[in-house]
Amino acid sequence: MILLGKIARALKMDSDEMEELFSDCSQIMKMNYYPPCPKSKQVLGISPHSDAAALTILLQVNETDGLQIRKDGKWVPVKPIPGALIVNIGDMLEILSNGAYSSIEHRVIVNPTIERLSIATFHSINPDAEFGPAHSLIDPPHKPALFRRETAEKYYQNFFAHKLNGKTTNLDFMRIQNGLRGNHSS
Ligand SMILES: O=C(O)CCC(=O)C(=O)O
Ligand SMILES: [Fe+2]
Repeated sequence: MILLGKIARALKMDSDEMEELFSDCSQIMKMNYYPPCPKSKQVLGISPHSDAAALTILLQVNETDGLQIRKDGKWVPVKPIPGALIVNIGDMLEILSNGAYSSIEHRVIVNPTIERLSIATFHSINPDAEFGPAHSLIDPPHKPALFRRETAEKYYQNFFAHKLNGKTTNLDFMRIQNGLRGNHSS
């Protein structure tokens, strides 16, 4: 909540709106174990994706490389630093900020001889709540909403119905294109 409060301030977003959205937030913890893989060049630990949540706090538990982020079209390794937490912007925050923050695309590669462990904690709004670009950041026609509104429940249903596929799954579902609503039929 401290991080989200600072993000709201940086965005000049109404901090009460952010607080209300996350007052009853969901926090899901996921532990990832990547066994050593002799065919490491041919497989991925996790396919390219951006996280559906608003913020992910990630601990690389041991010091095995593997996490990579996509920056300017290139995969850049995120070196594990003992005890350091990584904060990733997820798609929900890209939508809430109406595109001011961009979620980070990432993937995990595997190591031929060493196992890897990570713990990710995903922070999202209350699953029963509806969300879209923050009301305090929208001012049509000068600042139109780039994304539509949807319940977190339907947003996650769409996410879990698809394979991980770069940044497309959640953002395309919510994006308003040329005055048309995003693709929410699939
Ligand atoms: O293992 C990692 O470092 C990243 C895991 C991840 O991207 C995820 O669980 O969504
Ligand atoms: Fe992820």
